[in-house]
Amino acid sequence: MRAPDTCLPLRAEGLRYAANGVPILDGVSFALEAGPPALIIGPNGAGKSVLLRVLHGLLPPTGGAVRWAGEGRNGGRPMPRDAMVFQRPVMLRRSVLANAGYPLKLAGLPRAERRARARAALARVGLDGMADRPARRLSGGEQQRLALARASVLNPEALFLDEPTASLDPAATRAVEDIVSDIAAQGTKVVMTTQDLGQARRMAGEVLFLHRGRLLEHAPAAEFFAGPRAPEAAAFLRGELVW
Ligand SMILES: Nc1ncnc2c1ncn2[C@@H]1O[C@H](COP(=O)(O)OP(=O)(O)OP(=O)(O)O)[C@@H](O)[C@H]1O
Repeated sequence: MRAPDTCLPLRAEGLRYAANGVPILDGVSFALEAGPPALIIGPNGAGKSVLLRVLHGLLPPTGGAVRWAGEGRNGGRPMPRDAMVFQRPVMLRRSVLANAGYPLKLAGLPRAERRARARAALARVGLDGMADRPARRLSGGEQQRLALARASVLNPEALFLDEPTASLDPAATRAVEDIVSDIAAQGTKVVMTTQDLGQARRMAGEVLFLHRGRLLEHAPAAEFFAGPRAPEAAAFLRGELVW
């Protein structure tokens, strides 16, 4: 269960991002409440990755704002707030266990507690038997599971996932989907991009459809897939919209 001082809803207020004068996000506004995963879909180049990076704070918006509920309370934000996992996970040149426990080290937790929590996180993603292996030797699917263990080890309020299964085979993809669903069921708000519409149907509680840097639709998943309102979204679902 979440503490009552949750950081959600997360609000995007008129977000703009431009690179060299070219608009990539063009006035994106929404609010994300606690609940099942939010899937961000749309054609290549729509701005999905840039949106996640702006939400996570990796890119400063050139206009608008990202607002978390309760910001400023008690002189700061509740911790931990959010974490992000990328399409290609970045592994530290250390053991699997050390990678899983790294955020706990940064947070200053004592060593014994770090080990126990990191081991529990590895067990949740089925990597407890590989704790002592060098992380960089793991397969792509195993590395992505480790990245999810590391990103969720501090039980963040929100977890941003940028096409986390893009380079994985079907079995590894399903394993990652199960882990992500489990993380969501524990109360973390998952916000995820994908090019895989089957995956979006399997996982989404709500859908955000992005097209040329604009949010054309934000709807409950069942409603969206039954019949999106935006013509561009309907064309995208039919496989007709490439840009
Ligand atoms: N730092 C940057 N500087 C300039 N252009 C950028 C930068 N980052 C992204 N872009 C451009 O912004 C557009 C949106 O990119 P983004 O990666 O967010 O798209 P996407 O929706 O995630 O696409 P895909 O589905 O192909 O991953 C693209 O045209 C990309 O080339």
